Order: sequence, then structure tokens, then C-alpha cells
Amino acid sequence: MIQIVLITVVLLCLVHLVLNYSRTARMLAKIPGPPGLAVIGNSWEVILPPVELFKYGRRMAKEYHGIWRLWCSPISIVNIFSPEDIEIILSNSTFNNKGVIYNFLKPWLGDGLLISGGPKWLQRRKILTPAFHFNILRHFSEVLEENSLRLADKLDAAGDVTGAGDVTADVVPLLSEYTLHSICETAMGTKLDDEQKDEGRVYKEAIHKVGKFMVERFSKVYLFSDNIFNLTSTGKQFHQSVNTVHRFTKRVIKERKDFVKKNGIVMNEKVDQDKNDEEIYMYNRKNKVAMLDLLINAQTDGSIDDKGIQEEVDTFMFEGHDTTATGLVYLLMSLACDKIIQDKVVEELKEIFGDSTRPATMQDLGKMKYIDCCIKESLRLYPPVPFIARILNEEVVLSGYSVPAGTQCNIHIYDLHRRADLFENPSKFDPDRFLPKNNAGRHPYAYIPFSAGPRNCIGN
Ligand code: HEM
Repeated sequence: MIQIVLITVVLLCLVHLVLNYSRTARMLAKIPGPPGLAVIGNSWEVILPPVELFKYGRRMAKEYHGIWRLWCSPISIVNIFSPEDIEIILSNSTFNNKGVIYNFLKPWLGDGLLISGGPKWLQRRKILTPAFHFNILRHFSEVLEENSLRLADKLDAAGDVTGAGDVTADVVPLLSEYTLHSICETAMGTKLDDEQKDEGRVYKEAIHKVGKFMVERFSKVYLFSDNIFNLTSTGKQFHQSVNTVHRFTKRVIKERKDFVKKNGIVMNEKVDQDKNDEEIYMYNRKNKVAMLDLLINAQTDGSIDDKGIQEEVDTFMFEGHDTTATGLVYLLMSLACDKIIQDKVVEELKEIFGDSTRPATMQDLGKMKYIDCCIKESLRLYPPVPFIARILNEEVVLSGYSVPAGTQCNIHIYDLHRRADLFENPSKFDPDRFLPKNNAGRHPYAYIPFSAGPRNCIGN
């Protein structure tokens, strides 16, 4: 017994020495941050319910200026929110590899574009980039218009429930249904029929649960280990929900593959003669080419297999519907809270459409300058992706501190966007700050709702 106690004490002393006196530890200790306990560092203080953990991060951002470190033994984390530091990380492909928390997404998204690194990421990004060419997106305006009209009807109906006067309606399910249907029809080329709509609902619920379990895992350091997490009831429920999600996306893939087999898709055919030569056309005369078709086409030359297609479809279905739904929810909330700004939006629409109920064209979108500012301002205050993370493959200097290789780097978009030195009166919803005259001189990495650099959002 005494032997076991002695060995434990010696081991703890060794761990303590490594954690506190190694070169890495000494470098980290110079970076400002909350003091930690011996051996476990700050682990104990970040085991918090998700909302409290969010508030903890905001408190730290107020206390420390642009950089603070955490030591969640054995993981060291540097948190940054100054544009200069963020530029150093995001503009350099040396720091392209995602942080350890993205591994939690692996059972669901595999090696999809969001998570993968190195040559696999580069190859997939090359395959998929043409799907987001402006000229391709143009062709989906009809689909988006149709879905938007359906959403407007549903919002109207939700507003009528209680008769006259003020009404309260939960717009979240309506908006996420809208974005899910839109991504299915545009990127996946699959229109959800009634039966699939029900499956779509189950899919969304499963995604919601996956998100909840992920946040729980993230807020409890002891769940970082796969072996421990998989043994817990949260881990088991997480895997069940992931299976539900995969069932739905498998069906979406099968449907499109059947369609392509039956109808064929002509890639790289130039049919839009009026556009300049550099633009890419992936159209045949009858069928729009969806992002999924690029993957199905890439499978014919062996650049991707079934597993790879599944990973990308899961990635795009999630990234494409959840972020946009969250963005729209906060935009509506911001507009609902400010009658003056709301009236300006209506005025702009009246100027463009008058009393007509005609569909909006791409030219109309270009005229919606004030609405564009409202969207940007909403993404500033409520970025749907509030932080992103990288693993630092090399030692790097941030805010004058040397940060050792192997450190996790959390980039807090939320705190960056709320810096008073970058955005005057930062908590105020003020779309005018994005008018061209007010934009001038802003640091290029001061506003990054879609991240920035070579690993920015492909869907921005
Ligand atoms: C308001 C809407 C959106 C926001 C705010 C947003 C934000 C972001 C951010 C911040 C990242 C960087 C993630 C990281 O570095 O870890 C990202 C990456 C990504 N986004 Fe989006 N996104 C949006 C819409 C979309 C849409 C519509 C799609 C697809 C249809 C999409 C697909 C992706 C993909 C695939 C990546 C990974 C890119 C890579 O690593 O190469 N996103 N997004």
C-alpha cells in the first residue's frame, strides 16, 4: 500500500515538474491567464454548464487584452481575439490544421472538408470550390425564391395564430426547415417530398442532439478522451444520433446517384454564351448540377470514394443549414428589436420593387445595400460560428508572447467583433458601420464571420 502511495506521489511530482518547469510550461506561464492549480491547471474551473462556460470566456476576454491562456492538463490553450494575431494564424497555411475539439465531430463528419487537413483537404477543396462559383449559385435563385415564398407563408400563418395584436412565434424551427430544404435542393439536388420532410425533421432533431452532446463534451475536460466519452450515456446517445443523421444523408446520396444514372449530368459544358470565358459552367440544358454531382463525377476518376462522398455530404448538409439558420434567426431578432432600422429595410425594398410582387433578381440583390449592412451587422454581433480552433504546428509569436508548438489556439470571433477599439459602441446593432464610408481603414481581420485566409468558409 505504502509503495503505491509513494509511486503515486513521485509520479505526481514528476508531472508537476514537467507541467511547470519544462520549456513549454515556462513559455506558457508568461502568457496572461487565470492562475491554475498544480497538475490539473485550470481544468477544474472550466467544468461548467455550457451557458456558464460561454460567460466564463467572455469574462476572460474582458479581463485580458487580446490574448489569454488556459492550461487544461494535458492540453494547453491560447485564446486570441486581436486582428493582428488572428491574421498571423489564419493567413498562414502552416496553421491550417484544426484544433483537438474538431475530433469530437469525427464520428459524424469523418474526414470532411471542415475537419480534414493536408493533401486530402486540398484535393477535396479543389473538387468542391467550383460549386460555389457565383455563376453557379445564380442558377439556384429560382429554387431559393420558391423556398422563400413558402417560408413567408409559414411566417404569416404563425403570426395569425392568435388573431389581432402582437404575436409571438418561434421562428427557429421554421428557419431551420427553410435552410435545410434549400441546401438539400441546391447542393444535393434533392427536393424533400412529404415522407422525406418527416425524415428531415428527424434529421434536424438528431443534429440538435449531436450539437448538445458536443457542447456537453466540450465543457467537461474529462470527456475529451474517446474511451471515457464512449462509455458514458451521453456518448452512447451521441452515437445513436449520429446514426440517425447518417441514415438521412445516405438516402440523399442514393437518390441523387439514381437520378444521375437515369438522366446523366454533363460537366463543364459551356451553355451561358453571354458570360465571360473564365467562368465555369457545369450545366446541361435540362438539369442544374448540384455540388453532390461534382463528388459523384469525381468518383468516376477515383479521386473520391463512397466514404468520402458521405463525409462531404454530412459536412455540407450541416454547415450549409445550421449556420445560415442561426444567422437568419439573429437577423430577424435584431430587426424585430429596432423599428427604425426595420422601416429603413422596408423603404429600400419599396424603392426596388414598388408595389410589385415579382420575384427578386440577382440585380435586385445588388441594390439591397442597406439590407446587406444589416446582415453584416447581425453576423458581427451574433456570429453563428463564435469561435474556431487551430493546433499550432510551430512555435509562433502572438501579442509579443512566444507560444509553443502543440498549443491549441482558439480564435474568438465573438470577442473580436465586440472590441470597442474596432467597433465603437460595440453592443449596439448599427448597420451603418458597414456603409462603405465607415468601412474604410478597418483591419482586414477585424471582421471575420466566415473566418479568413486559405481555410475560410467555402460557402461565404
Ligand atoms: C451564415 C452562414 C455561414 C457562416 C457564418 C459560416 C462560417 C464558417 C466559418 C467561421 C468557417 C471556418 C471554420 C473553421 O475554421 O474551423 C466555415 C467553414 C466552412 N463552411 Fe461555412 N459558414 C456559413 C455558411 C456555409 C454554407 C452555406 C456552407 C455550404 C453550403 C458552408 C460550408 C463550410 C465548409 C465546408 C467549411 C470548411 C471549409 C474548409 O475548412 O476548407 N458554410 N464556415
